[in-house]
Amino acid sequence: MRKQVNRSQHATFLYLYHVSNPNLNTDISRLSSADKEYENSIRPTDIDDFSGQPQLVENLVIFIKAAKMRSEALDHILFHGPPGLGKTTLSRIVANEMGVNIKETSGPVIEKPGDLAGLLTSLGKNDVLFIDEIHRLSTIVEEYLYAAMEDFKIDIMIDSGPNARSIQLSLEPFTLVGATTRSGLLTAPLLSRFGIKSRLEYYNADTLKHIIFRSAGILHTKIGDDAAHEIARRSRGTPRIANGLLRRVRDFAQVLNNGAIDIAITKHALKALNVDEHGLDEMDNRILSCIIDKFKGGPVGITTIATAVGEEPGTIEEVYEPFLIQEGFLQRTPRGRETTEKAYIHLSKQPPAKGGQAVLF
Ligand SMILES: Nc1ncnc2c1ncn2[C@@H]1O[C@H](COP(=O)(O)OP(=O)(O)OP(=O)(O)O)[C@@H](O)[C@H]1O
Ligand SMILES: [Mg+2]
Repeated sequence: MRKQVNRSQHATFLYLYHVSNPNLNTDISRLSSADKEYENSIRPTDIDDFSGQPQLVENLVIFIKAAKMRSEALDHILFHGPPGLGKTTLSRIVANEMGVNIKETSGPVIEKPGDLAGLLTSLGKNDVLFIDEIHRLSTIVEEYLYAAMEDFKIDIMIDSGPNARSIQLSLEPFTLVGATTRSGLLTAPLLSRFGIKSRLEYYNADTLKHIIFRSAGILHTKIGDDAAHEIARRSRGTPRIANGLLRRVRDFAQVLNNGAIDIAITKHALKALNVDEHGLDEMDNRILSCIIDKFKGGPVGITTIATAVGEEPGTIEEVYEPFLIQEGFLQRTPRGRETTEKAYIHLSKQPPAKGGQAVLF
């Protein structure tokens, strides 16, 4: 940014710089309550406002229309995919488009079958029960859910001691919407009870740009086309990160540029926030550096990588790896994971020559 800044602007800049977390991308996926409030304020509520995921949306529209025409509950749905891609958003949109109420809970919160029974019996006809992090349901609660999903019936225990007996209770037809970043952890019986299973994919830069423009409109902020593109391409294919970066760049623009988000202030802010050129987050870069530095670029098994970076193998496989593969930094081979030349260049490291010798630039 070539613009001159005065002393007080500089002080505010330093403040913004220090309160901003250097690992912004990683932190955006762990939300504070202020972040949640911000997310909710810009979260689309109608299917028409939801950008991207064309095939998934097209199918959902059909299923919703069909269920409404028959006045039936929509089939149970599982949304799975990496964090921040729109699973919660879509769950609420489904209830909204169906014109029914939604009750929201999450896997670890439902401790015992009684908690689940309480939720299920409070649902009205065709309502949605949204269970976030559904892979974290306890086995006993999960098994209890089967009959509810299949026959809209549950067994409840009444009385205790020698008089204890179980009675069967009929439920109103409902739709269970489950969301998970770790579909690999779901058991086969639970998976088979979802009639609709949809995987959310990373967004391309054009779609993210569209989302950024929409969010900027809600925030009454002006943003240039090239600025929106710059944020979009550095957002790891993720709307949550795009919206989070927009919010931080807006702070810089407000203090240093009279509120206008142009390309210069955007580049300046992203640099100050340590946002990676390709939008990779701290863990992405750690995985790549680890494979290059400790395993000569691979091939190396997922469990070995996971131990080396201190993360679960399943999380690496389902949350981090898909983006790195999609963007061409990593490849899967029958013998394990290998970094590509693009990864070496990105990390300013020397790629090995085809014969095993280092290439001289
Ligand atoms: N397709 C989209 N169009 C517009 N905004 C979106 C879209 N998808 C997600 N967002 C925005 O991104 C933010 C994160 O979305 P959401 O909370 O639905 O993600 P998630 O998949 O549920 O994440 P997590 O796995 O962490 O629960 C929300 O503020 C939402 O407004
Ligand atoms: Mg969510």
